Amino acid sequence: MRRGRTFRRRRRRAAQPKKKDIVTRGTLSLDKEWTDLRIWCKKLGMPKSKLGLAYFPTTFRGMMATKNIEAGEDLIRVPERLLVTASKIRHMLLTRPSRSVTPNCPSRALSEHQALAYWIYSESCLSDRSTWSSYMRSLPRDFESVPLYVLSGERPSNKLSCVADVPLWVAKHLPHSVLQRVVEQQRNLFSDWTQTRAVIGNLVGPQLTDWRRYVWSWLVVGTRCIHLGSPTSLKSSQRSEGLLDSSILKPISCQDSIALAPVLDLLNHSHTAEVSTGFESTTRQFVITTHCRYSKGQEVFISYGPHDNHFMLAEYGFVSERNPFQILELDYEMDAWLLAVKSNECLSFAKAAPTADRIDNLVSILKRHGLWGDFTLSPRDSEPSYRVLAALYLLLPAVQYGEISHNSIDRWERWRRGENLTPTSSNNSSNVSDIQEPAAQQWIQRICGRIVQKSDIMLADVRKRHSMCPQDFLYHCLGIIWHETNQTARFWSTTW
Ligand SMILES: C[S@@+](CC[C@H](N)C(=O)[O-])C[C@H]1O[C@@H](n2cnc3c(N)ncnc32)[C@H](O)[C@@H]1O
Repeated sequence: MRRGRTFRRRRRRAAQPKKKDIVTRGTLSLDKEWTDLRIWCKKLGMPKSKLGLAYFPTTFRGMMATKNIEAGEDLIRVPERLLVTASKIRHMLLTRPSRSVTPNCPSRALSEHQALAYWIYSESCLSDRSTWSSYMRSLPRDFESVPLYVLSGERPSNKLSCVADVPLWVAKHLPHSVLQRVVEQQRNLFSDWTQTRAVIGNLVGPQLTDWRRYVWSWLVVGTRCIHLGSPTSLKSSQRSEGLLDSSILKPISCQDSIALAPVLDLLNHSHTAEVSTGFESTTRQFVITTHCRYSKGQEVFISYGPHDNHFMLAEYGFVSERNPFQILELDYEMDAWLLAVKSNECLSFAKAAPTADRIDNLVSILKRHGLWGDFTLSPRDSEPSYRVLAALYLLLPAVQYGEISHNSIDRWERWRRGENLTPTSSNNSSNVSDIQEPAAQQWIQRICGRIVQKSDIMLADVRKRHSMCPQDFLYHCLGIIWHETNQTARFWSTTW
């Protein structure tokens, strides 16, 4: 049934998170590690702020306002000398003596992520002898809620390790898009390990020998780095939706695009946070200014960017409840459907199955127009995304009638160009959307019905596991993800 505009507007509004939902209060930390870090940062020129380390019921360790903070105030200022960048590390490595007379891999061959991960690795090997030990002690001890950390195995490998009970269970209960991302992360992790070993092997100093320590170091960089952008002054910088992945910081060297920033990296994410960021060339400090007001005792947030929960879980090991960027991804379902169509498993739906070549031709048309993949349904929209419609309007006629007529491709091209055909025209000039909308609706409802069934099973499994290990944050996150998937799929299996 198609609902009216008022219904759709109300539903969209109801899905928007309310700012007061995000307010949390916590307990200020009296940890010696935090006191040491503050004293060390102050010695290196970090100005006093109104932030204190604290523990919160839902976001755990984060930063609390120790006094009221007004909109427009600076949250934190990090001096240049406290920002760790690849160019600083490469410079430091250049001063290290080489083991061989003719080093074949210069340190500048290291990517930024590789250089920073190696720096974290070697500083952690030095333990208390590190001049950065106050910072090193502020880093998380593990990343138990980051799927890659659980699945990366005990030995170097470019494949995930799913043999033990917990990794096997986690791999089976991750949504496809998260698992795919983790597979790619593992490949990058292994290639960074291999390349860094080749470069560092030539130099005197700590060598990469401990895979688990490297996985940890690599994730420190992945979860805590800020992205640097083109030089901006604070005055001209724009409000930033995202900190950890938006263009915000004047590069220390123009080759740098990311940096580690002590204390700043203790700020948690909220999608309601509004900040401006930039490098003040006069003071040589990186500054974050808030545009929200915080009262004393409240958790202070920044935004890591407009990400959905699948991305958040894979990259950062947490999810946001009531995430406004939440979507239902159908890429896996689209692939599985086409595979079934190509192997004649969909004959009940099709009058005559199209050949695999014909389907591949249509997929290549979509690819040519940049419309292949990223097929999403949003719980806030009243229509499927344009990419879902584009794929279905092109593919469904071929699957229904077993062949590709020039008319249907022509109609699709005209729809894609936004040409509206009059309903009174002859059959050949009807809009593809008028003809294909019922079939597209049927397809979406059928696929979403299957996702509902699958997510019901996943949710029951995850809840059972979480009840046995209530401290395990990964199970909590998986519960939220499968619940959201279930709700969105349930909605689309009956609406539109
Ligand atoms: C840059 S650090 C922020 C400080 C971090 N909480 C700490 O204790 O070091 C990013 C990490 O913080 C955690 N985090 C950030 N925002 C969060 C949130 N809203 N809820 C739960 N965990 C969050 C995630 O583990 C993420 O990988």
